[in-house]
Amino acid sequence: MALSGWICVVTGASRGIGRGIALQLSEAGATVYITGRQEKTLKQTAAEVTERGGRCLPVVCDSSKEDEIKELFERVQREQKGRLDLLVNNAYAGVQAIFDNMNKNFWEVDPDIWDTINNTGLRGHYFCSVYAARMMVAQGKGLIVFISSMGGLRYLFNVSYGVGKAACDRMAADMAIELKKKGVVSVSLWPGAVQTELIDQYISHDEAPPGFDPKFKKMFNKGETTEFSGRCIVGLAKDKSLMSMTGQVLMTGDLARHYGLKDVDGRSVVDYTSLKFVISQVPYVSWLSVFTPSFIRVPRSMLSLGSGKI
Ligand SMILES: NC(=O)c1ccc[n+]([C@@H]2O[C@H](COP(=O)([O-])OP(=O)(O)OC[C@H]3O[C@@H](n4cnc5c(N)ncnc54)[C@H](O)[C@@H]3O)[C@@H](O)[C@H]2O)c1
Repeated sequence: MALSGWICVVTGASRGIGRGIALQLSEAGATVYITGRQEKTLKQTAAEVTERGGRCLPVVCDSSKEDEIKELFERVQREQKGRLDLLVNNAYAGVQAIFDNMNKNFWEVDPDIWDTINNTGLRGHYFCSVYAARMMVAQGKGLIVFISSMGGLRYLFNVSYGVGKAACDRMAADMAIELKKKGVVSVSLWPGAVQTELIDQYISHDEAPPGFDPKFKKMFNKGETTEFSGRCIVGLAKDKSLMSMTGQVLMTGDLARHYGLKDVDGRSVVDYTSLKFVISQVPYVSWLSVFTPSFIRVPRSMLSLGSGKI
């Protein structure tokens, strides 16, 4: 019960990674406010938490509506007497649109895909962070986690997706500069490929749906469970040297190694920075990965260079 007494907010927790995070935080003893647009599905997550002996408060809150976000944090302020230890910015409305428009150029897609992807998954995170930071700064401590992805580093799926993820990483970094002096930590977390309910619908097809690259299918088949990011966040929350990580992008694979974590089904998660993995992705030389030891990793500085931004 490492997080006993902790008050947390996880946005977008009726399914997917948000649901998994809520399950892990509550299993660690935290009281978790979970948000989403539909009461019915939120209550399903809450029932699962209760079944496992945890405490979870479902709140209908659409992350694209600023008045609903404000009300959420007013409620936490009122009910918890100003205490808030952790915010996980996870809500995301873009997965379906991403898969429906796979392999299309940005000019071939209705431009409002930008809003579908980034109103909830970027703008909403900013609004939540403002209200959460007000409570955390007042208490002189707290942790804000942005669920982002390696699509923030270089092109993946589409333009709106990548720009949104790069902006999440930058938001965590820039907020960290202002929050550090107030004792509050802000980080970006990159899960690996995760077998969510939505993605399962795609990879369970015998034949990949139109535009769905079979290499993604392979990657998701070996993916993390929806609860693994939650395990990593519990590890972070307990870490006495957490402040030294503020502003950084953290990968679940790195945290698994650092905290000695396995996934909830007992598997080791894929380490996307291991040379073995990198070589396995390169056409014609992928066979060499069999002979590459898994402990050799690509240095972080090389990952930044790989972004091709400068
Ligand atoms: N699935 C993966 O493999 C993977 C890998 C790396 C990063 N991520 C990131 O993790 C995050 C969550 O992705 P996911 O795969 O779990 O997505 P998902 O679609 O399965 O779940 C998204 C959650 O957000 C909620 N939501 C959607 N619109 C909302 C709104 N307007 N207000 C409040 N809640 C809303 C949904 O109800 C759901 O609970 C995203 O930022 C995604 O990019 C996913």
